Order: sequence, then C-alpha cells, then structure tokens
Amino acid sequence: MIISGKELSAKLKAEMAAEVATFGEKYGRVPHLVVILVGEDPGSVSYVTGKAKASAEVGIRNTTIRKPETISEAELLGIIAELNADAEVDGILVQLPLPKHIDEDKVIEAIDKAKDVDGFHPLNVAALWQKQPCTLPCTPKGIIKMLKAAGVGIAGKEAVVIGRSNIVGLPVSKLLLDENATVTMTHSRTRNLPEVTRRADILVVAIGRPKFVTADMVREGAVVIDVGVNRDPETGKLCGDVDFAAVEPKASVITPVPGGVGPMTICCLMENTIECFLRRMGRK
Ligand SMILES: Nc1nc2c(c(=O)[nH]1)N[C@@H](CN(C=O)c1ccc(C(=O)N[C@@H](CCC(=O)O)C(=O)O)cc1)CN2
Repeated sequence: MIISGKELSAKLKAEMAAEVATFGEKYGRVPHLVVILVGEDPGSVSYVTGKAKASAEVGIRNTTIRKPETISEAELLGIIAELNADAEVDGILVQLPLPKHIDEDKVIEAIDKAKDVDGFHPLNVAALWQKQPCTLPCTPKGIIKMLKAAGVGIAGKEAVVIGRSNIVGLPVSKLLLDENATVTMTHSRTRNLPEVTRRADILVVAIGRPKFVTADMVREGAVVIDVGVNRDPETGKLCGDVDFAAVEPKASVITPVPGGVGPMTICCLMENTIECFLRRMGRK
C-alpha cells in the first residue's frame, strides 16, 4: 500500500479551509502566517512557495519575507522581534537551513513560543518531551497522521528511526514512543545498521542520503516512511532516502517521494498556524 501524502493533505486542507471560512465572522480576521526566507536555496524557495500556496488553499493570510543571504543575524533578529510584537501575526517561521554566519538556535529561540508554528522553540521541545501541551513539529506530526490514516497500529510495534535531527528524528521518535511503540533511534555511528533496521515493524528514514535504504535493510511486510527529499545523482530526479523501486514490493505500507511526507509537512504547518491563531484568540 502506498500512502499518498498528497491526497491526505488535500483532504485535510479542505477541512481546514471550511473551518477558516468561519473565522472572519467569529474573530474578525483569518490567521496570519509570516514566513522568512533567507537566501535563494532552490529547495527552500520551493518549500516556501508551497507554504504560500497551501495558505491560499486554506484561506490563511501568508506574508513571505525574502532577505538576501548576506543579512546579518542582528537584522534577522530585529525582524523577528517586530513580528513577535505584531498583534496581527499569529505564526512565524524562519525557513531552514540558514547561512552559516547566523546561529539557527538563537533565531529559533527569538521567535515567540506562542507564534512558533514549526514547534522548534526550546519551550515547545521541552513540552513535547514532558508530554505537555505544545506545538508539534510539522514533519513528525504529519508522519503520525499518515500512519493513523493508513490504519497502521503503532502500540507495541518495533519502530526504528534512522536520523536524529532536531526537526525530524528526535521528535518523531518521541511521538512514536508516546504512541507506545518500542523505539530504536539510529544514526551514522550505529553499528550493523541493516541488522537493526530489519527488526523494524515501522521504519522511519530521515537522513538526507538518496536511496540509502535498500531492500536487504527492510523486513518483509514492514511499514516504511521516507522523509528524505534528494536529487537522484544518476537521473537528477527527486528521490527519497529509500530505494523505492526495490523496497516497495517488500513493504506492507510505504510513502513515496515526492508526494508523501513532504505535502503532509506543509499540511501540518497549516494546522499549527490555525492552532496558534485560536490559542491567541482564547479558543484553545
Ligand atoms: N522552518 C522549517 N524549515 C524546514 C522544515 C520545516 O519544517 N521548517 N522542513 C524541511 C523542508 N520542508 C519544510 O520546510 C519541506 C520539505 C519538503 C516538502 C515537500 O513538499 N516536498 C515535495 C517535493 C519537493 C519539491 O517538489 O520541491 C514532496 O515530498 O512531495 C515540503 C516542505 C527543512 N526546512
């Protein structure tokens, strides 16, 4: 079974659009998401464009602020401070990665936690790990939604996560643990990785290496979630971290790239923006 993130996100965005359509009358305005893009990285430009398109589909006001790669850290922090103070801004997102001269942690921490639609702020991360109310990071949230939509039971299953990034590997491991999976977190220093991945009932791959996971690394009938978005070095086409053609016949459920986790990331950003808006309106 192939889980279409494209189809699931379209369904969820239509439901959100119906909800947002009532906000004008209820609250006098719709949610406002501000996305800051620094530089011209083609992938980041594509993702930011996708976020603006999804905002329009859902009826969320979107402002995209584009700044040159040479912007200083101080200037970027100044923009964030202005957005934090703007009562008509409900969500703030700085597209990652940032240029090396800018401290990403400092930028993320500068965003008002209540407007942190990425769920990256340390206070949101702490709340996630303490099972307190928080804004969940978009990709991990989308992965859990895809698993549940596909009817995949998580409780009691062996889940293996490849990758330990702050924005995917770590938070998705915690969300799987919260769903009562037995979670193994792996990374570049894990020994005998194929031995570990073959134990997985649910395998989540988020390492940014094209077609890294091959058929011999996957157990027959496993659920495979591919978070990667890469360029295939041979064809130049978009591909994931999983060799889809080789693994798909073995997997019981698998997500494609493109059209899998990516669209769900953007869909969950819309949901987070609405949640932040409603919380600010005193409705959550
Ligand atoms: N501030 C943030 N920066 C980044 C995040 C994030 O959640 N917040 N995540 C990734 C990039 N990302 C969202 O920004 C993202 C990646 C991929 C997609 C997507 O829809 N991919 C498509 C194919 C891509 C394409 O066509 O160009 C797919 O998989 O179908 C959406 C969002 C790092 N930065």
